[in-house]
Amino acid sequence: MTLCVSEGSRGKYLNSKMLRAESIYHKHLFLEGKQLNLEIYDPCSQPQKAKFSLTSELHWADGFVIVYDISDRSSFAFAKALIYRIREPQTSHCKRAVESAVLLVGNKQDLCHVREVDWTEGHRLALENRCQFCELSAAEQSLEVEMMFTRIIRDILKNLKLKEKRRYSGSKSMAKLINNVFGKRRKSV
Ligand SMILES: Nc1nc2c(ncn2[C@@H]2O[C@H](COP(=O)(O)OP(=O)(O)OP(=O)(O)O)[C@@H](O)[C@H]2O)c(=O)[nH]1
Repeated sequence: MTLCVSEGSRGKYLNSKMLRAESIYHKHLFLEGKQLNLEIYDPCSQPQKAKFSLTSELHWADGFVIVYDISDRSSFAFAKALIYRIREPQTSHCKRAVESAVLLVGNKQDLCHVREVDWTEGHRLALENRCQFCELSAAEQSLEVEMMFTRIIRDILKNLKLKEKRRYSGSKSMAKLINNVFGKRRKSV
């Protein structure tokens, strides 16, 4: 299962995902004193074609939760391919000022007696691709699932703050540049 989490209330992004808008789950919540409007989309619940392409989500989602089954190696391979897709230079660095938050989750920890993917493999994949990582059992640890969502939302908020800061310092240096050029010219007149 792959999940895209986006901080909502930004209508302009809605057009690009209109086709799938009816399958987006909306959730309002209060975190760190802020009212958040989340838009959550699960491509794996979609027909085959949408399930395997993350094309539009790569542009609108602020964060991704990628879940694999620790008792199924093929699901880990799929998770790996998705992470590589998200971290591809043309989709991550060029179009975004700040990298998307990605949380890799090894699910079905209760099935560790039939484990096919080691904790270290998941951890290494996450580390090498600048993702957060955890293992849990959705069937037995509802609190951990909740904490997992809180974790990715916190990361998204941190990234949004960073983006805002960069935008602010960018416009400040632009103002300085304009001032330098036109300010000096005015003095010499
Ligand atoms: N033992 C165990 N089974 C689980 C766990 N989480 C989900 N399952 C089972 O795994 C199966 C698939 O669960 P879904 O909730 O459909 O997962 P999904 O990720 O939406 O499935 P796909 O997107 O279709 O791959 C169901 O039979 C669940 O009961 C878990 O933590 N432990």
